[in-house]
Amino acid sequence: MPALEENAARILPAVERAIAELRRGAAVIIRRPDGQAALIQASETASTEIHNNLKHIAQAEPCLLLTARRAAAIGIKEAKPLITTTEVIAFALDGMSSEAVSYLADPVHDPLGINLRHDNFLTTDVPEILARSSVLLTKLACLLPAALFVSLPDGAAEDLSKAHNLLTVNADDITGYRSTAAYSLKKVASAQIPLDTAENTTVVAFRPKDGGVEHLALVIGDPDPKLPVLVRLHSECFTGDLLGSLRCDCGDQLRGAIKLMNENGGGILLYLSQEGRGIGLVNKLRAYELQDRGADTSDANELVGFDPDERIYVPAAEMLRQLGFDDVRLLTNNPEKVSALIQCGIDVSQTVPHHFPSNGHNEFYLQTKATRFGHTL
Ligand SMILES: Nc1nc2c(ncn2[C@@H]2O[C@H](COP(=O)(O)OP(=O)(O)OP(=O)(O)O)[C@@H](O)[C@H]2O)c(=O)[nH]1
Ligand SMILES: [Zn+2]
Repeated sequence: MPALEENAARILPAVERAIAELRRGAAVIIRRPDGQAALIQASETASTEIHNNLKHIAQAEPCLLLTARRAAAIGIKEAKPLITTTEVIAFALDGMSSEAVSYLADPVHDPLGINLRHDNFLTTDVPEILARSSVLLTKLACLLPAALFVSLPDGAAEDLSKAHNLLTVNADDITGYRSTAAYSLKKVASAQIPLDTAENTTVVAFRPKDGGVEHLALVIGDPDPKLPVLVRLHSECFTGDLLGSLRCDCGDQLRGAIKLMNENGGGILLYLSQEGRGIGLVNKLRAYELQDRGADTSDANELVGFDPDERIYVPAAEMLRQLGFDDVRLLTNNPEKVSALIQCGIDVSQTVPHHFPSNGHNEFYLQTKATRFGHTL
């Protein structure tokens, strides 16, 4: 079996099982090849009972891992973090109630009432890679990016796993999950779907062989692979694409791209499973709540604890290659998409702007994309 397939066969199921465990509120063991290990739980699904259970299993008080963005959002950026990474900060819980702990991670509640002292910062070591991969796993699970975390003594992981039937996952597998999933995408189904604005459309579904999220390619007309093809990378937006939400411009951009491709010799629209710029629908709804309180779309992501944009375009490049297209005219206002595709080895011979007039609700959102994300106007 080639190395990539062998890796994918190990990494994808292992990480997906861990994602499912976190989503159902279970604890998971994360380990490194050098034997370092920790017991973690997603803070979003942790109740008092679960928190106590974690303490009982590990025989130690867990700490809370937050992204540095979330820590800054709750006003603790001036304190010196123990972990010297810009991404994840660990806090001792100091006997805090689990309700208070969950408020620290949850942007919709006001954490200001919680007395967070500077000595809440940990004074013992938290292995950095374990901490980072713990938070990454909560992100992959589309939960709030925060975890309860307790380091395990050398050699304890295996016994604990057996005694409490806990899943163990490698930290490096979590780190490699997204690119492994992208490189192992395969065409799994294809069907003609006549659309009202493009009758000659084929929808091709891609999925990693060993599990993982599906992405779609809409092949509109019969584009010639020998010529630069008109391509749109469209990230999923349930609210805009399906419900016709006026908060964003996604619905217009989706339907507009299909129509344009149909009228201009065909094209390929990749419908990418990265809802909410990669934070998931539930977290996007949380970000909307913060936007209703005054934050812009970039700051709102950070208040939830994410980067303003968490998307990757490796799956898009892989799908284009498999469809036989490596030279594109990219329909976008977003320079990040252009550079990301080029980095993945796709030629972008032209950038075609894709603007729609504001609809009376999305003016500030469109402005923010220009001022904060560098979108062309
Ligand atoms: N987190 C978050 N995501 C949003 C918000 N509004 C829209 N989105 C998501 O943003 C993504 C839409 O981005 P795209 O239209 O693909 O790309 P873009 O970055 O706007 O660039 P263009 O190619 O110029 O359209 C979708 O995944 C939407 O769900 C928001 O306020 N918060
Ligand atoms: Zn949208």
